[in-house]
Amino acid sequence: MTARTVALRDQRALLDLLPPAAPLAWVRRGEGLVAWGVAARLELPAEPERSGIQRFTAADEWLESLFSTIVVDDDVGVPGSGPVVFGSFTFDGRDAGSTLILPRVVVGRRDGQTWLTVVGDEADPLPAVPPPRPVGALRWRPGTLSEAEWCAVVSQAVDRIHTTGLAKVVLARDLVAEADHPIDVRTPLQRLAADYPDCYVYSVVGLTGATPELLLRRTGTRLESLVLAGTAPRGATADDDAVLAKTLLTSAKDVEEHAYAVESLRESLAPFCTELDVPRHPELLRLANVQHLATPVRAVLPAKTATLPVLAALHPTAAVGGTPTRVAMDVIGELEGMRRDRYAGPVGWIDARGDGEWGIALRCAQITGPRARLFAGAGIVADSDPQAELAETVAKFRAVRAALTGR
Ligand SMILES: C=C(O[C@@H]1C=C(C(=O)O)C=C[C@H]1O)C(=O)O
Repeated sequence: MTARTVALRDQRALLDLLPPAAPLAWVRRGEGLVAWGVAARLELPAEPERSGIQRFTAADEWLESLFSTIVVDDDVGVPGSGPVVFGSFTFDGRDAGSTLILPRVVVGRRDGQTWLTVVGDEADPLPAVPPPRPVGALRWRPGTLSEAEWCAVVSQAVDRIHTTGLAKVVLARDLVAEADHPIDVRTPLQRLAADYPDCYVYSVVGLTGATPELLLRRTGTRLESLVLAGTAPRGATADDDAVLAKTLLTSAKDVEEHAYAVESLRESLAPFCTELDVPRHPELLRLANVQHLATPVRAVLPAKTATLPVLAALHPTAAVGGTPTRVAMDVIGELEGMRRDRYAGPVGWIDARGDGEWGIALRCAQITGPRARLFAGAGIVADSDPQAELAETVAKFRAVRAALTGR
């Protein structure tokens, strides 16, 4: 197999290049990667343990052997040029469906430079595409648990925190929308990119969203991560917004919730790194629907470190699992009552050098034909209030909800 990368003069927006069928995307502020077609694909089965890492190990072996068989001709030579694999992993080892795809065509943009990578022969790598089709009318159905049931589950989790060694657990819920015809994934993608410029807008095998949370970016030996946990609504006025921000930054509950996520990342990353820089205090990240406590982490890896084992070690951070991790995973399995599938798992891309970007699949929906299953969760700690956590999930649902309804 050959992969040829050439510079491209095309200045069109990356998302405008995507064909309607099975688009792949990872885009932020107009840069990133869009891709389509399948040159190779790996879908991983369920593994025996919730906290298992077999899917990451199997993916790593597959990637190594795949990239070693590709003859690369790359005129561009930046992260994301040459052959690239998109991936999305399940949150829970016991869920099947983690998938890796080597697309036939990739268009990338970085620092204003655009390129095209074609794997194998493609007569027309950049076909004219129809405009995204409107989603049309949607019928909304409650998810696995009703709002009242979910609040009861949050109360149970708070009890566990008071009576057992559990310190924090992230509980999620789902919501289902049904359209009259198959949903064109490009429609919510475009809308998410417009509404959430600070987020990574992604789609991999129908899992489509805009995540603010970067699990890891690898560029050579440098690693970056953005830990999020602790959430407040946006205010209706600038004054309101400033008060909510100040309350968030000084809230003992949110700062504690955030600290668990930072510590879990630090502990999992430290064994791999020669340098690790974790700021002592979180900063504020403002998005259209919510604001978060955020800690940007930087690290340096020894040159020969493979990327997927690092990803496997980082997942799940306490931003989406909890503390202690294994106890939290069991509580999630017991109380949530649903399968997360690929929600809250790593999603992103990797190239043949091991460079890549992986986010946590949040603020997303699994779009399959006419159906969209939306997910949102919230971190529960000792003084969580179920109604406030419910409101937080409603605010988080708003991103994909608005992207689907156009309102
Ligand atoms: C779990 C989600 O978000 C995570 C939980 C957060 C919190 O509890 O404050 C904040 C950001 C994310 O790490 C989600 O969006 O579904």
